[in-house]
Amino acid sequence: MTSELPRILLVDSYDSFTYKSVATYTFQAVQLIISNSLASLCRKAIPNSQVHIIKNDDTNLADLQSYLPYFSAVIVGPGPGSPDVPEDVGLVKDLWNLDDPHLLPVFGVCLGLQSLALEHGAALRRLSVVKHGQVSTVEHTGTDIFKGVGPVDAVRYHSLHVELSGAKNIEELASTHDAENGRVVMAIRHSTRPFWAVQYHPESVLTQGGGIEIMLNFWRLACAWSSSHGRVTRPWDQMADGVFGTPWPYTRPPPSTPRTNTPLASSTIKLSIPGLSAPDICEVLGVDDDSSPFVMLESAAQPGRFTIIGCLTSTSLRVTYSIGDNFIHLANGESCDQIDLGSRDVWSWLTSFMNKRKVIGGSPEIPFWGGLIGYLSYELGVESLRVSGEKIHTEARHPDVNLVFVERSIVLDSTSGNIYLQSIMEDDDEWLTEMVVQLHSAARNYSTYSSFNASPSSTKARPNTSTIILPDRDHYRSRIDMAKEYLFAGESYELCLTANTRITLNDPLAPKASSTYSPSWQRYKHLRELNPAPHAAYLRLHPTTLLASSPERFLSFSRSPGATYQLRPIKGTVRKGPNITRAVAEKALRGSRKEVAENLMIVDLIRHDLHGAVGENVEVKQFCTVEEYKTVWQLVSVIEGKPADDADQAASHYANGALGWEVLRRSLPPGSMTGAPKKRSVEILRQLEDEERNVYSGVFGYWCAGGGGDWSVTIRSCFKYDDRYECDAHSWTKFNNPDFYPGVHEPEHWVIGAGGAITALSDPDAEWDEMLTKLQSVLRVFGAAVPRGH
Ligand SMILES: C=C(O[C@@H]1C=C(C(=O)O)C=C[C@H]1O)C(=O)O
Ligand SMILES: NC(=O)CC[C@H](N)C(=O)O
Repeated sequence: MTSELPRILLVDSYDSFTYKSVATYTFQAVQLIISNSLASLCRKAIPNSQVHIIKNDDTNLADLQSYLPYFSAVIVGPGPGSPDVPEDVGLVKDLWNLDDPHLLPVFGVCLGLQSLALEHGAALRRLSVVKHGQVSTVEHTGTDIFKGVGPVDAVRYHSLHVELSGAKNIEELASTHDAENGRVVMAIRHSTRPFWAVQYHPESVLTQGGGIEIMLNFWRLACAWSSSHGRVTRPWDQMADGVFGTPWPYTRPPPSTPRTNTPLASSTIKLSIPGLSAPDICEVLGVDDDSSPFVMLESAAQPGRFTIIGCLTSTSLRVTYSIGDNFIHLANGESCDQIDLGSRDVWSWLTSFMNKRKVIGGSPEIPFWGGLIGYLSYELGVESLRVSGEKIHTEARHPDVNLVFVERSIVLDSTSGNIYLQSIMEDDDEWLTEMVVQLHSAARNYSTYSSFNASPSSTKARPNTSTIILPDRDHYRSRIDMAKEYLFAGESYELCLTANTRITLNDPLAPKASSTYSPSWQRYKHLRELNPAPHAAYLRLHPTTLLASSPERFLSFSRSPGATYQLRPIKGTVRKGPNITRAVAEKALRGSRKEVAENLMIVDLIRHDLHGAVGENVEVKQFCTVEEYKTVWQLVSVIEGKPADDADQAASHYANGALGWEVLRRSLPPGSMTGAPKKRSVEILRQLEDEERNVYSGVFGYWCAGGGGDWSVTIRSCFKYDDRYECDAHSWTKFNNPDFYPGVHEPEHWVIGAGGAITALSDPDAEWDEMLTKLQSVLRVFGAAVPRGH
């Protein structure tokens, strides 16, 4: 090899795509998720390595061969499916048959090992008991890629394995032994060609001893082979650069047009008014007027801390977008404009929208100064994965993006008890002063009369006035069985299966929605009492109303410079009950191989996602901790990433949180709601689930115009669509029209989604029960309970 920097080609078997010729296709910036942690491991082991990632079907070998001379070695990543299915392995299969002039060192992982072995005559078998996210002790020869390596405990993600008895030129380097499967091959090498491979996942967070050590040895052996065979890497040139572009990690360029307008200044007043709750404040602000939009993100339980209430005005801008449209709606209380997206997507449109609205000077103690609040649907995330199979329906869709730009807000800090009134509108002191008076006066009133916002009994449906359509038990169980078939076949490691419950409320005697009474607000107050949650929300963004009591943060990002990106996936749920103490829950969750494996798989998936979005600095800060919620115990992990310094600086200078927005775009839909690997799992789930998920399984939260953001997973929530609100071209007048409420009774149609992660170890009855437990936490707000054993 020459003094050129080591160039590694990482072939990702994440999924299949139609073939694109190298001649016409550049590989840069494609949606690659699964290989990012492997790329990171590679960069840690091989100093200064330049890792270029392609997918296994981005090209064919004939084309790729002309580029192989630029690379020092190839790494072949893991993937769903089977090595004997051409679409699953793509060009990987051909790498093992390179002719001598093109030969170069190759390192295979999992599917990569299986493909190498199969190509040389090994037999492919299914494991008797599949191993997904499970740690096994690996016994090795201590030679070759294991030279100098001590004990190895490695994470396995496989349903298939190879038997080497009929294989030619393949030597076994390591194996494991488990009670269910007996001896299973864990590492191999080719006896004459420079090919090595491991069956386990060296990049998993729980793999010990067999990660970086193996990669280092591979690199040492690769260099030795190249020099003994006189192989010299071709110097990188413009042509290669044109095809492969920037190596991983892809740095995010700052927006091409730096912000030119003056930042908005935040004015803040800090108050301490004991006894005034978040719902009290909402009522002072007019939440009872059902025809007006209203937003509150509430920390209604630990570990949540801040509650953010939007004080919307008739000029507050609403942004809505539905998949399939090439426009967004931008509306306020007076008008509604349809804005053509042109060549942009909704994500980049919102980036420029926020780029013009940078806010400075807010209180550093609080995370929100003003900005976008609302939700993003599950399908919006799915769309950016470009999954194959049935298309997302685009006709008459409800909004997939539904946000409001909040200029006046109230933030409550539950730790200090402080209340922050703030505005980013120009010369808004009058409003601030007026609000101070109103809040003080409300506090006096509420302490004189007992708080008037206790939830009224009117949220309970009277007998025979509600219809609840629960998922069908047998159908759900049959879907669990089908999901397990996919897992046994190696198509996925974990699938988060969900189903919708529909509630229709049709009580002509119930109080009607009006400008002084909001049934959905009353229902929300009931929900926050029944299921107080750290990520609660009341979002009345017509046509959608969302009531959330989620325990799960998806992504929060702090302001640049020094921004961190934190994800907090939950996997592992135990229903609370009189005998379920913390010790019992710890045993059932942390002590359970099944629950820890479920959580680990999502942690590994999120590490991939975050590596893909922020680059190298990704750390698991907390692994599998048991947290207590109102109705359940949950197993929670925390993963944090930091952007590279230059990207962080650029983010703080130009784009007020655009980097966080980019991380969000690249990590949706939430891995805890899909399973792993993400893309194939989403495709399978679309086969298994009968309906779209819509708001459920997406995220809700905020993007602060001062730079931070916090988005929660939309679970333990219910939503409804109100078709009366439409953004007819250029008119949004219905919002403002006091006569609009005809005062007639209209039925309400609510949806609650619930589900859980299915793994090969899942018991269908227990999974059904777990789904009901989650459903129950919200269904009770309708005065309904699911009978056990339903
Ligand atoms: C699918 C849901 O929850 C998800 C699944 C969990 C699990 O399988 O343990 C836990 C939290 C969520 O990520 C839901 O609440 O509907
Ligand atoms: N992690 C992997 O690459 C899995 C390979 C294959 N799909 C299996 O399940 O065995």
